[in-house]
Amino acid sequence: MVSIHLRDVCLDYPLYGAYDFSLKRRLLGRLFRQTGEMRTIRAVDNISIEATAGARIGLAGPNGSGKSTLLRLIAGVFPQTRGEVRIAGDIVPLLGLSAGANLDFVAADNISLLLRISGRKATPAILDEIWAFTELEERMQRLPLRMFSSGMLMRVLFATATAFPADILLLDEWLSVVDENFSAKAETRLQKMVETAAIVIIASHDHALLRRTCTSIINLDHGRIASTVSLDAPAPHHFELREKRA
Ligand SMILES: Nc1ncnc2c1ncn2[C@@H]1O[C@H](COP(=O)(O)OP(=O)(O)OP(=O)(O)O)[C@@H](O)[C@H]1O
Repeated sequence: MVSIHLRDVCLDYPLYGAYDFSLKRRLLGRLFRQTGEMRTIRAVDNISIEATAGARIGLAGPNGSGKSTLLRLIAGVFPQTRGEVRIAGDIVPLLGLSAGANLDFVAADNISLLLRISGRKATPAILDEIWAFTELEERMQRLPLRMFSSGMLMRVLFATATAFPADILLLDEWLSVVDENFSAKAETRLQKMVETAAIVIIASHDHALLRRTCTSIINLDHGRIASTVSLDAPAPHHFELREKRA
């Protein structure tokens, strides 16, 4: 059964100050017996969340309140510093879309690699299907991603990330780079994924979007849960995901 269980979870980022952690500084510190204590910043502070199939959770809160970090923790990008994390189900994280891509590799190899990282087999049929979705010229498959415009790159990465349905869908980054034609197509695919995923978690500053889409909204503040608001379950046709552009 698809579920998310977080109990008293904390995540500390190490703070690598260029000065504090230079080799010279560390060697001198050791010589003069300074404590080599690592400075950290607590981005997720004692968070507990239980979610089962049907949950649509919105993460709200000011800049730096921990929304993205919490999504990355659930996606397994960062391990928790302490607490318990149990996730059951296939996760599709639409976070930083370019995470995991290697710009020096050609597009086709990147797609295969990203599929393999997410535990999927990159068969020729799947690769063809993904490329068809991008609507890019055939020959571009053999070009390194470094040569792609940001919109083209977004097409490739979005088409790859959304090629398979998700049990758990994590959304943090919106499609602001792509042109209008692709944006509409991408939004349709995203809406379908939101409707079919068992659990969806969306981080956003757009409260209207969260109210339209979610069954509960968790307000974060300094990495902690400040409040949780339960909402009526939204009707499927109310999944309108377009986010207000700044
Ligand atoms: N890679 C990192 N290394 C160190 N600290 C980080 C890193 N990423 C985020 N932080 C810190 O962790 C805290 C939470 O950041 P996070 O990006 O999760 O917030 P957010 O709520 O998603 O913010 P925003 O609304 O601006 O996207 C902030 O204090 C931020 O400075």
